[in-house]
Amino acid sequence: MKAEEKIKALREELHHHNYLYYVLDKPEISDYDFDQKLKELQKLEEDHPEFHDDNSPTLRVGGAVTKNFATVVHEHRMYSLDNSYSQEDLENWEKRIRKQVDGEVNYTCELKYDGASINLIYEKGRFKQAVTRGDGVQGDDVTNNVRTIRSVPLKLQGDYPPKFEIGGEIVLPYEGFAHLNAARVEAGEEPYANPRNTASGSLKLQDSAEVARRPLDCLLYGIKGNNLGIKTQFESLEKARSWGFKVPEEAVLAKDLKEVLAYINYWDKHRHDLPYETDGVVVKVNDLHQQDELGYTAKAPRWAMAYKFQAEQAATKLKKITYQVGRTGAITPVANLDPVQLGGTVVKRASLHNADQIEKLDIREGDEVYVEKGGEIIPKIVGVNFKKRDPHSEPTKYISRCPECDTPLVRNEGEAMHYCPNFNGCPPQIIGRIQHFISRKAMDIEGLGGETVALLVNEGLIGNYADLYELKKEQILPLERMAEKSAENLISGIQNSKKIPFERVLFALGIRYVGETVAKKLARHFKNIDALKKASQQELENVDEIGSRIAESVVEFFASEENIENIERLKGYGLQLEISAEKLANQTNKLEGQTFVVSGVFNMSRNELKKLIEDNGGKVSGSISSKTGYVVAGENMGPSKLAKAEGLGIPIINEEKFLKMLD
Ligand SMILES: NC(=O)c1ccc[n+]([C@@H]2O[C@H](COP(=O)([O-])OP(=O)(O)OC[C@H]3O[C@@H](n4cnc5c(N)ncnc54)[C@H](O)[C@@H]3O)[C@@H](O)[C@H]2O)c1
Ligand SMILES: [Zn+2]
Repeated sequence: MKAEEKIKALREELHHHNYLYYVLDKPEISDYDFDQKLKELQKLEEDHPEFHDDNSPTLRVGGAVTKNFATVVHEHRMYSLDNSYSQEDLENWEKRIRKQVDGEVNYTCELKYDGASINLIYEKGRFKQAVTRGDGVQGDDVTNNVRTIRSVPLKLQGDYPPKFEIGGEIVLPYEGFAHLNAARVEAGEEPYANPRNTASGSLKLQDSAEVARRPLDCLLYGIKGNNLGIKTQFESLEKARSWGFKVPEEAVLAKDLKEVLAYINYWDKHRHDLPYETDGVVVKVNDLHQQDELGYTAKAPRWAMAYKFQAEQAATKLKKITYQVGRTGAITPVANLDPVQLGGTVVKRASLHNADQIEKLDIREGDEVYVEKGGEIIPKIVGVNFKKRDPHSEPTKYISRCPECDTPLVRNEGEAMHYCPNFNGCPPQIIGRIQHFISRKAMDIEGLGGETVALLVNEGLIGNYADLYELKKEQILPLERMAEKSAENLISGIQNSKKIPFERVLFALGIRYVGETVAKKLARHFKNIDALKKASQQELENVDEIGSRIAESVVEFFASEENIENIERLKGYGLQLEISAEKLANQTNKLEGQTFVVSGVFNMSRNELKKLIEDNGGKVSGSISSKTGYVVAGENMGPSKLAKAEGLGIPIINEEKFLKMLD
């Protein structure tokens, strides 16, 4: 290919990947591959300046603004960072700096937090606005979403300047990410791929109440403004910290490149001890005067350089692909590997996600594969060393039957996962479903654990959750490690669960896609199991926030005779299969179809107020938009919310007026 064509093709390709990464939060290639392509383009452009283009991905910040939020033009442009991968890269950078500035040069070394770039604006010590980086010139106004993040101070302390901006990164710490994914798996949904894209996707959610549920964190690193009286980068970090911002303590002042390299080496080894993901170190010229002298390129400051850690990868042999069946019947392919050291642990297994992934990467048993450890709970396979492939190997044929019960698998249109449809006859599904049924957030059966459930099923004492209620002490006493006392506890735990309210029973049934929140919504709307059972796909979809996927799954659940029979039995045993009369008395549909935003301080607690809205059929949202019906305003309502509501002409009512609506 001629250089010009190659350059054009690479630009196209990189534009496309930027879009997938920044706008859709669904990258299709690894960051490493992306960076390699970008470097290739950079090299070609250097060799062929005649094909210069201002819009080249090498010269522009990669993001974009979306249509879902108000667009804000940045007062101070937001930049990306130049990347380096070696000591030599850094030495060359230092030489360039020395040519341009006089005197001694010190550096601030910070960690490079891997999340979504954000700019926060403060006036008179109060949080005013949060804007994404976007394309660097303009970004999305995500103020309402960012306001829900606990570590973003709404009010500052100390000697803050009257007006300034501060740049930072919104991250999702590993622990929160793991919780979030566990809940998704629980609800039968596909887990998120990595913390970075999840953090970035969270900022773009429409419902800030949902954002508030995500354990996001905001780490700050760059103050911008006029006449702030700050002389160095390191001082600005200390200042920001004293005003109440979360500025990680790992940052250090380095007097020369040698100290910079020591910092890099240390964190390359220890970064896994941090609670959040980092992908490198950022080295910044410390003196702000010198920074000014150095200035910016089209894409990045000349006074800063990112040093990227090598993505932690290892090559090893894929011995065998096995398949796991989850409680919802979802099939997960698992790569069984020759054990290999990676990021401080020995890795033997890795996730292959689904059939598409295997096909896309053309992964085969016997291949040498590359394993990577990102934020995922288990490592993943990112590629194959085709040079080492056995020429006689054949493409992987995905299984067509369930490895546990031999039932032909199904794959619904538009879904990535295969499922075993043998809902009531497939052992891991039976055990998994009963384990879910007894779990804390569902029926919370004390005295019964997951292993005992498996034992009871394997011994043929139970075959579904309804059978639990017929268990007799004499039947379980002979089981291994079962004493008189524990058998009694188990039986009384089961009896006590009959008091658990309807919404949790509904969640416990283990209908695919019906997690805790959906179960609550369905219980509220249909009031009892018989009404839900009779609901058509359309009726279900008419319920607020119930989409076609959930509706379909509910209809499918009640189409099974076995499920109906189980439910009739549960009814017979006295479980709560309708909303209690007491609860029902407090519920109306007076606010049906109305969305409320609650802001400020009230006589009753905010949670009580929100519950009142929901109990009367209304919906609570965290952010004001044209869809908001009313803003219920208490004392000290946020000024920006007030302005926004007034701007959109949304009625603002006080607590008293709101209570009148319920009379
Ligand atoms: N896989 C794909 O398809 C794909 C597509 C596009 C981009 N990418 C990846 O995204 C990255 C490029 O994104 P980018 O332009 O945001 O650059 P970047 O993430 O490499 O670096 C710039 C950003 O680092 C952040 N940052 C974190 N800690 C910082 C600190 N202490 N000081 C200053 N800034 C800090 C800032 O938000 C800044 O905007 C690359 O790693 C690239 O591989 C991947
Ligand atoms: Zn099966």
